[in-house]
Amino acid sequence: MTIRLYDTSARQIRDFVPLTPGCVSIYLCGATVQAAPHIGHIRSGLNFDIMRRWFAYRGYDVTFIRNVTDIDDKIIKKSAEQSRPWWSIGYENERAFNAGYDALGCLPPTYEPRATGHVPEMIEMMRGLIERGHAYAADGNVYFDVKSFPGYLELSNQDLDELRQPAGEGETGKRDPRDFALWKASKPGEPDWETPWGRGRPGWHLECSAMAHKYLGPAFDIHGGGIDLIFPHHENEIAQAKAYGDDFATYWVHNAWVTMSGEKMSKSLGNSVLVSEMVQRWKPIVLRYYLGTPHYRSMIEYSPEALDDAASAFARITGFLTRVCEKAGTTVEPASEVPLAFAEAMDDDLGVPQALGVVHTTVRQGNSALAADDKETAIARAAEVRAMLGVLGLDPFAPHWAGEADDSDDLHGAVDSLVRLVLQQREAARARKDWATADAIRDQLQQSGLVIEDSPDGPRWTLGTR
Ligand SMILES: Nc1ncnc2c1ncn2[C@@H]1O[C@H](COP(=O)(O)OP(=O)(O)OP(=O)(O)O)[C@@H](O)[C@H]1O
Ligand SMILES: [Zn+2]
Repeated sequence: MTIRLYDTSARQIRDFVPLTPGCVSIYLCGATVQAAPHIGHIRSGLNFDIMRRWFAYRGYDVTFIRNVTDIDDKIIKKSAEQSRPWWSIGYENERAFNAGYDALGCLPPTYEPRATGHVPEMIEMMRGLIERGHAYAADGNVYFDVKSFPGYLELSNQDLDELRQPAGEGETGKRDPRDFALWKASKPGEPDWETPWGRGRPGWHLECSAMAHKYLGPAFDIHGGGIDLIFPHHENEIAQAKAYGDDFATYWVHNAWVTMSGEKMSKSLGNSVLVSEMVQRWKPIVLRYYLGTPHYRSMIEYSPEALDDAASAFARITGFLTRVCEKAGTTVEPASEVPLAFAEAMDDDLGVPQALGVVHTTVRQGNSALAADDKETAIARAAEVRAMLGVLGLDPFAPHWAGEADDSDDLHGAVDSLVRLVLQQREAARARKDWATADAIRDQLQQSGLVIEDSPDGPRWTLGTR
């Protein structure tokens, strides 16, 4: 078996050959913590969560680094607008990201470095780049000299002669408008750090090269991120790292977007749906199924209807597992191995849609066995389904999802009928002007933790803790 991955830099699917046999090192560009995560952000984390789980299943020792960019223009702007320290805004959103990753069952990274904790490493890298003639200081900024690095733009397959880059705000002293900032001179009142070239703050690209170097060394296996990062971010990371002397990443893997009306879901475009809102409407495991099962290189056009479809598809799988467990009189444990067809699909550039096809086929076979009263076959199929779902982080009986595989939908329906019955009695009491009884019923419902709201369609209830 060989895992194969689409490598953006080679523009083709390549066999994965690790730098160190049996080990895989992955660096993923994580969140810029200027706002709470939308489902596009979490899709990126989730795609790489599935990747690392698959490597682990194949016996690799995985080192997975996902950084946090905790300083940037938007964080500074918000800090000024809200008269709050920049670090409290970053940390609040970092926690929201972690809550989102966790809600969707993404395993924690091996380490999650924050950019501002790595200024000495960035200074070291800038010093090396200046010494080797690849960078220069000007007006308190430090720029990378793009013409000094012959491999520049190979990842995105662009021609430097064609490249037009407008200078960013405050980017004075550039020798070439296409040079990019490694370090930005600070403006009064902004957070800054001391360097040999003046006080300032890191450029986004430098952070990642420095953190990847620190935690994964000068050469590592896979660098990931969304396709929007190919240029300029990853192109600039490569330039910095290679010009510094690192071999950097062997494979470049990029996830496609969650889109709305064909456009990237994005905080700045205002077309984003937050993870925190989504998990109120759909079970987190359903959201994981929805975001994690299309191929990582296919766009996902967000639609609530598609989420409903995902919920139905997933319910067919969990329904089968529940029926088999009832038949077996016990929980069916996962098989020790996944079926060959599933493994082949995953090896082939993480072909989750094909792998999921194997899950659904296995469910159908298991359902036929149940219908034929063939308990043994049904149990065997259920064990395979659990093993496959486990690799995708979707096993409803796994501890992370405890309680999700239960009959909560049925329970909700039963409670709903009971509450409606009680509310009818309250309405009847009000109709006969028996206010004492009506109030007593409302108080008792409240004491049970239910919140009753009057809506145009009649009274509605929710659990007070939601
Ligand atoms: N709509 C999306 N679909 C898939 N991945 C996304 C989407 N938006 C961002 N990402 C990815 O999430 C990771 C973290 O992104 P980052 O915090 O830099 O946000 P961003 O791209 O600036 O988002 P926004 O455009 O919403 O401000 C990156 O790898 C990025 O490519
Ligand atoms: Zn990065």
